[in-house]
Amino acid sequence: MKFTKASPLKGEITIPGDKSISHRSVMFGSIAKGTTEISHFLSGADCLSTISCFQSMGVSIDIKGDSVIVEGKGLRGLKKPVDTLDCGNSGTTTRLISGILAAQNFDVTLTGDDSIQKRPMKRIMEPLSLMGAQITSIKDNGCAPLSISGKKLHGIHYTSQVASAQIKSSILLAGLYAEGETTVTEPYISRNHSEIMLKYFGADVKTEGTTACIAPPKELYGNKIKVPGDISSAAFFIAAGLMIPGSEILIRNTGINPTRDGILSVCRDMGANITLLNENTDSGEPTADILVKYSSLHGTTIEGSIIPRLIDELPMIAAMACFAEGETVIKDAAELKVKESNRIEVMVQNLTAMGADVTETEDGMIIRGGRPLHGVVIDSKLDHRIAMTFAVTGLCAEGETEILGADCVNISYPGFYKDLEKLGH
Ligand SMILES: O=C(O)C1=C[C@@H](OP(=O)(O)O)[C@@H](O)[C@H](O)C1
Ligand SMILES: C=C(OP(=O)(O)O)C(=O)O
Repeated sequence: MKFTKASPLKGEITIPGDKSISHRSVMFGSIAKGTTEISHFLSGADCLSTISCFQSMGVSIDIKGDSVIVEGKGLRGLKKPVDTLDCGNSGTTTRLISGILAAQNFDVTLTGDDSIQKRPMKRIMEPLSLMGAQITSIKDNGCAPLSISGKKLHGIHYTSQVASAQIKSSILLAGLYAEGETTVTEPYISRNHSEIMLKYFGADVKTEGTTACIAPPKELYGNKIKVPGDISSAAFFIAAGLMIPGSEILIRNTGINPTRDGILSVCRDMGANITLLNENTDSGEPTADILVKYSSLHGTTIEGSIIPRLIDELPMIAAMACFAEGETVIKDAAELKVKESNRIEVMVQNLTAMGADVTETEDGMIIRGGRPLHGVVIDSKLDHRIAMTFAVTGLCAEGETEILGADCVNISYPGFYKDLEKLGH
């Protein structure tokens, strides 16, 4: 896929459903009693991996376009799958499902693609084991494939070293089945979609500061879920609108949960003209239309508690910082190294190849903006966020930018290139 300098992007766009909320709607719907009707579901490859895992455990899940109907089996109704569960490219599927599987009355093996088999799983194996789970890394390298034998669990109070919604959710899901209360404290608050949806499905979840606590319910009860647009996908259009002179884009019905809206704060800190319209709430999740107008940007520092609120947007923010005046510093973002690719290394290498002034640091990068960028061939490393980041960056660079492995956008945003084209590129 090739990109050249774009004329202004103008118009309206509706972003596909939030990936985190789509995963959870299927998982929680599967272990709830009754029917869960999901609208604006994200039919990206990651969420389809979650669907296929639960279908393999006997759950009837019907997909019609972006509407999904899950016939829940109740907390104790999953069946032992015949084969190994395949989590594909999805860290969220692997880590969250492990919390549920740890408490079932069967054994199971789960794995995923080459990237998933390199991502750290000790971070969930350790707390789940403390709860009484039997979970091992088959190659003894702390990664998938994982073997899980369902056990009787007991609640713990776990203090996580990392602010990660996947760790927190995995433990809270195991906590649904554990004897006594389960509490997770993290250094900074991470996305709280599990807490919101579990409560919406009838669970007793309490949160205070960076601590979430769950007491085991008798059952969860299925409900209607309207999935908001994914702010992590909207990020590419927010950035494109700010970076391409003359652009004006209205991004409809996007999730703006305060644990996810770090990109809006950072853009505003950089001088962006962004307005929120039609603020609303869908299934307990705040939403808004986001109006973005081209703006002249300046550098900023991104560190500490805001990092988990924009973790998946950092590649796009780093590229955007190349078009801002002055220095942008990204710190406390070592988690980027253990995503689908090492996103610090990949961003620094590719931005440097395009002519940017970027320095890699241990837990982030320093970007000195203002240099013109030129197109190069970008290896996406099959990382969807990297492919989309450089598609947008290519629209602002001199010459041609070619993305290798461009189809990997299907993981989180199957219609991405078409949507970009619709706005005038
Ligand atoms: O819980 C979730 O849905 C997610 C949490 C984040 O991962 P970590 O919890 O590993 O930070 C994020 O990067 C991922 O895209 C989705
Ligand atoms: C890191 C991501 O997802 P996951 O951890 O679910 O693979 C992502 O979507 O950027």
